[in-house]
Amino acid sequence: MKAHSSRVGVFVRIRPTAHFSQDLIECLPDGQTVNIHHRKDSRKPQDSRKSQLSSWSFQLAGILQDVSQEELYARVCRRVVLGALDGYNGTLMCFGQTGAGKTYTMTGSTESYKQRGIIPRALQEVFQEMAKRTDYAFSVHLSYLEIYNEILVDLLSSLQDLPQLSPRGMVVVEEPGRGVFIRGLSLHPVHSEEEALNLLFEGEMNRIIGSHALNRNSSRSHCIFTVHIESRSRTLSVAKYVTSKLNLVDLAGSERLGKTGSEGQMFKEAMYINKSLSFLEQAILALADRRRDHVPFRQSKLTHALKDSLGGNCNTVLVANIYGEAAQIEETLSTLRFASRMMCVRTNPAVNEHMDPAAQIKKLQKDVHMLKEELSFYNTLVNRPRVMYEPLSEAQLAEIHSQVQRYLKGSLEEISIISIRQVQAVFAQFKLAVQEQEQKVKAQLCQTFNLMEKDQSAYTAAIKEWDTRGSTEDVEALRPSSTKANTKMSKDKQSQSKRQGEGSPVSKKRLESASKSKLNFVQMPEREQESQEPDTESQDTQESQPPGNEPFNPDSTPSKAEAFEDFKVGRGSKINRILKENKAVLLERRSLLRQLTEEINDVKREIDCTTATIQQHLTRGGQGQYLVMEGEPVLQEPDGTSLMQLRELKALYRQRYEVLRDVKAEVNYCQHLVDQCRVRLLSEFENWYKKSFLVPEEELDITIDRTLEQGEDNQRLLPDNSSSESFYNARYRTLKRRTALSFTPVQRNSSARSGQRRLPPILPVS
Ligand SMILES: Nc1ncnc2c1ncn2[C@@H]1O[C@H](COP(=O)(O)OP(=O)(O)OP(=O)(O)O)[C@@H](O)[C@H]1O
Repeated sequence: MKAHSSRVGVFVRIRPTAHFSQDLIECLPDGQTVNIHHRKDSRKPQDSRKSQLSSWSFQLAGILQDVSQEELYARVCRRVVLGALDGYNGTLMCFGQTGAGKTYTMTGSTESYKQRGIIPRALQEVFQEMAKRTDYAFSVHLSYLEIYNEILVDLLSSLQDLPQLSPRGMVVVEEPGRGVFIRGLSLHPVHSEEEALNLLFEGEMNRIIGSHALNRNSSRSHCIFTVHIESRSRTLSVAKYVTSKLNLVDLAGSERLGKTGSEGQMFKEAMYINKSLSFLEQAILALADRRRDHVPFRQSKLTHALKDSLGGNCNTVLVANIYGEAAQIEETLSTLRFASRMMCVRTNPAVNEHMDPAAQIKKLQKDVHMLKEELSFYNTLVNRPRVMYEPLSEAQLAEIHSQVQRYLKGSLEEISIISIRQVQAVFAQFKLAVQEQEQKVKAQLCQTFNLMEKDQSAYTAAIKEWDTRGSTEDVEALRPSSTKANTKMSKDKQSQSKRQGEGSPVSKKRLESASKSKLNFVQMPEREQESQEPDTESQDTQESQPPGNEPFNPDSTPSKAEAFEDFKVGRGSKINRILKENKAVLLERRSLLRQLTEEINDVKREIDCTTATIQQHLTRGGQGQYLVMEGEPVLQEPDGTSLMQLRELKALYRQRYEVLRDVKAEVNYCQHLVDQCRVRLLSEFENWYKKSFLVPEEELDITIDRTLEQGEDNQRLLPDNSSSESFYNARYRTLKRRTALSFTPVQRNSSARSGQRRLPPILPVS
């Protein structure tokens, strides 16, 4: 319940006297202010210089002068007592000088009903009010604690049948949810005002007897009479209930040691009282100061026992009892100072609400039962009698399992759903089935690929491919070409021709897919064009190649040359075919280039010849002269025929030269494509070989060189050193750059590597 902030209610009660000092104690008509006028050294009136009059004004909740016990209860206590019945903790406390009327106020006369004090009136009120509140069941327990010289005394222990605890056996403790309480202090259930009063008086009696027996003054102790109330609603079937504690505290007298002149036992008592009241005051000061986090409650038994009764969630009221006589003015002043400090303490009263777990369970069970009945009624109305709401039995779960299995196999068309529980169980069965299937496939894959823990990537790739295919039956088809290649290669040693014709199953697949795909004649296919980026290329390669890996075994590993041959007809057939096609085009272009070059050179020779003839004719200067050329007399025409011929020849030369230049550019480009295809073929072969046979690096270098030596057309594509990887990288980068430069002529000595005929040099035109 929401707490609301309030102040501690502080009232001053002036003990009736025939010698009330009106000069010193001035009660203002507002009923809340009392002014004290005090001559500091009033005991020495002869010293007029020292006897200065000082005044203090105290603003309190109420000044109670000449008020009856009844009025005091009504004005001060009723609200707190009724609050306790609503679940608020309450504390009513009397503080003041010895004999100022604390016990009179708190307990009153035990002989006169009219003079009875707060406690009997509170008990009466509690039981009367309980009788009125018929909707609630109350239970009331009482305890009566005395604190004497820091010793806890149970004033009602005599009523217990249990073995009496020693005073030192009681201890102030705090527990979460229960707050502060005295462990060992007896709690007595009471069902009527009378029973309660019996206990009060019993306690009073014990207090007096105890003080006699122990030779101590009964007024030299603090007493805390506590009414414990618990209230539960009779009408509302809720598990909530409220509890409260009503503490009625009669504090020991608060006079100064020096004033009483006490000695011995009395001195000791006074010392304890002063100490505990001083700690009480410190606690009050700390409570009043909102900036302070720590309140020193544990300094004394009194403050510790009153920890949750002074501030906190409690309705707290203090009655400060004072004398009205001038002789007690200093003690009165001291009491009022304490009272005004107490006025500063703020509290946040809140109902102590609890949940009864047993009642809560009962309530929930009842709710469930009712809801089931409601559902059953509803199902009857909508003609659904088979619905069940209980947890599924073993037999029912087995039936669901069977249904799901039949559904997955296809022998059951649908699973009829009749309850949420059943839906959950069906889903659980599906989940189980998927997990089982996964395990099965995993085991199958492990068996197929001989996977080891360290080779997670191969497994992931296998799973990926399996997912793509979506069927466990395809697992066999996923067998790596390496595995099959191994098998096949061993077979190939017996049947070479068969290998050439058929290839491995995977190779066949690849060939089929390659034949289906659109091939560009001279240009690299789109993928190859893009494959200038090595990553794209390798990704593509990985996607299309089988994922299986086998641990490297030199004995079972085919030679690089064998593997390369197999690769060209299988896995690398596509790129190999493109390479071949590009090479054919290159040869054709080279041939054309050669032809053109020869043509041009012929034209050049003709030009030279014609030029020479014209020059001779011009030198002799005659007309119709004959020149002997190649043994034949040739008439030299003096007209412009030779000049015309020369002009035509030169034009032809230029025209053929233009064509030749274009063809040469084409040859260069074709050469570039052929190189690219070669690098690609070898690069893919290396990847495939590495993945298929897990060849160690050093082994790979040797095998690569060997393979390349035995490569296609016995061409030496790579230099004879072992740094093939570096070479491939450099070559690849160069190709990229060359592609970017497009038709730019490249100076290369291709004949040294390709074995092609050297192109004839083109003769310059003068
Ligand atoms: N308001 C009052 N009306 C009538 N009598 C009173 C009143 N206040 C106190 N008395 C009387 O004064 C006497 C001392 O009062 P009381 O014992 O209550 O003082 P006290 O403060 O409890 O002292 P102590 O600290 O010694 O217990 C008692 O005889 C009591 O009847």
